[in-house]
Amino acid sequence: MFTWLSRPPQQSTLSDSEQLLFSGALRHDKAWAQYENPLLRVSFWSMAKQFPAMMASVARAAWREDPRALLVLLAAELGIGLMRAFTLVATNQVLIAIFSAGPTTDRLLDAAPALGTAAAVTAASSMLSAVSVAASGRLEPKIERACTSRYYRGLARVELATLVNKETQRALDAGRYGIRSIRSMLSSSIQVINTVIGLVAAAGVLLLLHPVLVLALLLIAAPKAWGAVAVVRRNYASRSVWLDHVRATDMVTYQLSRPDAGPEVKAHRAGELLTGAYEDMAATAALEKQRLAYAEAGTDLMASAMSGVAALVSYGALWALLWFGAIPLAAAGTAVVAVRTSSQNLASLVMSVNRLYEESMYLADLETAYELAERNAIPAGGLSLPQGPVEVRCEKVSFSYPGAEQLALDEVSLMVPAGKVVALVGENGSGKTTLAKLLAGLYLPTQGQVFVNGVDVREADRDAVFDRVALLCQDFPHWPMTARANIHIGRPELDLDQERIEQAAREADALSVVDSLPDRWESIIVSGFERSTQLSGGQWQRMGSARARYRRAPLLIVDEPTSALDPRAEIEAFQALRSMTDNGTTVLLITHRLAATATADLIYVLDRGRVVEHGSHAELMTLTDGHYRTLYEMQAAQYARTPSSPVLPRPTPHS
Ligand SMILES: Nc1ncnc2c1ncn2[C@@H]1O[C@H](COP(=O)(O)OP(=O)(O)OP(=O)(O)O)[C@@H](O)[C@H]1O
Repeated sequence: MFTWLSRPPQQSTLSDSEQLLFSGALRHDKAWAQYENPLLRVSFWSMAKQFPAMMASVARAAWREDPRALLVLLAAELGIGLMRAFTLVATNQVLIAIFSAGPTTDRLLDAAPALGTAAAVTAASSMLSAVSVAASGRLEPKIERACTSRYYRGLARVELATLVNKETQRALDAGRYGIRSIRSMLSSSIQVINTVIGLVAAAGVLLLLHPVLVLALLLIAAPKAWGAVAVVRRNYASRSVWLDHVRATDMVTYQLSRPDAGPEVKAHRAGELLTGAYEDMAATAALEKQRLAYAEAGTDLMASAMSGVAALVSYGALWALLWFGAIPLAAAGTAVVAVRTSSQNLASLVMSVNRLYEESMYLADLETAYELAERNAIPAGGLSLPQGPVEVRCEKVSFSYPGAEQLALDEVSLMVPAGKVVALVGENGSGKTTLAKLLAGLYLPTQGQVFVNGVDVREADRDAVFDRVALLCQDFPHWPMTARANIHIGRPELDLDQERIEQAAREADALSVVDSLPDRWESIIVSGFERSTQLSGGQWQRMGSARARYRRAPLLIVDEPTSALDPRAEIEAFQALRSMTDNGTTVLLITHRLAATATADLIYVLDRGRVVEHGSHAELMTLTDGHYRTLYEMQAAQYARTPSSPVLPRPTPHS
């Protein structure tokens, strides 16, 4: 019977557009997606069993942050529950006085003390509520702040290899949703405690009046509880079905307002496909929503009917108790009041437990993220590094990315002498960026050793290694901050130093970029904000270069630093890099512009993760059929080519 009420939600029908654009439903590849509809997979009882553990985890966090506020909060809630019991007892006393024999005025006078008690109890309850609100208001932000900052500090310290590992990255990312849950966990927990105490108080008073009255309470409450669970589950089902469509329509319509999609939206008429897809998906989603709404209405009706029948049975039992004189009329009146308030309490209890359960899953993710971040944190402390210019050496270094089958670096040995320009050259995917990150101490080798000033990076104080490195990565961050902050973030531990910022900008040829901005140093250089403006690719590259220079580190690692620069700026940038060695800076340069590597002191050529050649430009050019020479000549030939020249062959791969 009623199997249609408990069957799982139907999969939504895919619109033709979703099939065409996404080859199915557009589901997120995100850790939180698995929690979209937790209530669909769990029963009310399995949730109830986990309830103590959930409460304990919130209580632990609260105890850590402010034990006093927690104790005040619990005491206030307990007091509120007791006041509920007193209210029922006072109500009973009032009813006894009113239903007793005698003149009305005498009965009212008899009821007066109990009425006074009820009023005093209500006043006390209001005061305790205020105390509870104040204590939780004090506790909530403290818990949230402490848990959130622990999470972000953990992320900031975690090894880069953990971040690039898809699995651990997902787990760390999932923690983000946990920090949002902390606040609601606390308020839901308080609500649960509050209603449980209220229910226990009501049941206790009813038990004193007559044990059968407790049974009546349970009878009415049970279908209400079932109804509330069923409705909540239905709502989740509706939301989860709706989510796929919302996501798909959002994705499609978002493109219409994006400037970079604009040219194709207009010229290729992609806009027509997108708006048509929206209409198609919206129609399917509306049908699905309607179907679920009907189902929800059915559930509601069934819950109300069952509750009505239960109420009839309970009130019948009450009537029988009165008929046979088992309870006085006043007790029956108190029972009716208790049952009505308790069933309302119960409905809110179910809602709070549901919410608590969902939030606790997110909180469990946060615990996992903490644990993961702490286990994979970059160790603090270690061997200190000798001061002065930096020399980096690696011996038989192999490295593979987490989960990758192939080695990104295979037994690489090289030397980056202090105060020299060393270039890493090779085709796409040959391992240059990976090698640079190992030399900077960002990744630890899977095998082999990296030495910075003679100290093995594994044993070195990694903070000291990072302190000596300035990076300009290929995909360096475009911080959504002011132009000033975008440079200052290169050495954030220093007090903001405008002179040093301007000097770095001058050296990187970025001063003219800042001068052209409407709010100069105060301009936010990512669009979409007040005072914001969009920089061109080349302008960004100069800002990134200024940031790296502002760091004033003895080892500068630059990965394709000129890919977006115009020819004049590019030549100047390479000359500036060269001149940095004058003050002892070691420069590690990764570039495909081989004209620039010609002036490097030393060139390492990588091919499929191995060093296949090394030497100066002149030495490498003497190698007939050498890898470097082939690449260099191919590039040089580009400029000598006339339209009728044949396409150049690819270089022969080296093993
Ligand atoms: N985060 C990562 N996870 C897994 N594999 C990666 C990751 N980053 C790079 N790789 C792989 O490691 C290999 C070397 O990549 P790397 O970026 O070091 O090459 P590169 O020589 O710098 O290439 P390019 O000239 O295109 O910048 C490639 O096969 C690449 O697919």
